[in-house]
Amino acid sequence: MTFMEETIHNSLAVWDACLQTKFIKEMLAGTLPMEKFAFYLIQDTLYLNSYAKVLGKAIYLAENLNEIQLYTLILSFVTDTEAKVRHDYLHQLKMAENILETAEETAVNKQYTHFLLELAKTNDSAQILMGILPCMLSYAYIFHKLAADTVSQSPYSDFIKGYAEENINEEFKLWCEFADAKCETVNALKKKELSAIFEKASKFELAFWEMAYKEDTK
Ligand SMILES: Cc1ncc(CO)c(N)n1
Repeated sequence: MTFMEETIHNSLAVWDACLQTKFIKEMLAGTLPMEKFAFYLIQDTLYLNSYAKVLGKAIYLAENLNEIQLYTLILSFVTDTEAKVRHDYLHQLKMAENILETAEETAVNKQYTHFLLELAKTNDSAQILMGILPCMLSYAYIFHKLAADTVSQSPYSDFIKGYAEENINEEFKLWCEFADAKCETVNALKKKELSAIFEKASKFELAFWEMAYKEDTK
């Protein structure tokens, strides 16, 4: 197994647990209460703010334009697609325009963003990459599975389909190859450390779905 195959293998149980959360199950069935979805959209927009900044540090540390282009692809997806989708939903739900300015991160959200922002203080691009990847790879994994089962009359079907692009498998592969190239040459101890960062971020993903359902601010 390559480094990334092994790393993903170690987090797969956590990603599968995300699929079993009430939030995701009810989102798929279309029965998720709209207030919970709005709560998620607000928290996630706050999260994406920090995530984008961490991508900024990854770009700063990039070794060449090819790497910069890869990170820019995620960054523009975050700012132009994800943030816009969230903003449009909140507008449709008639949430006040200033809700995002006044909302605060929940404790779980803060722990996750703090973890990422602290990682971004290092100058170790492999560590930062391992913190960044579970966000996008777990969403690709989860939403690809959901898209196959979503019912078109669900109010969440467009949201789900937005994450399940046709070329998702190729992008997934591309990122794994990139991460393998970056991490394959380091020693076993360092690999363990990098894998642990990936697993920790995956666990934060699970905690985020659970927090969103409970609307848990603590
Ligand atoms: C918490 C979280 N993880 C991953 C993604 C995917 O970008 C997201 N929007 N939010």
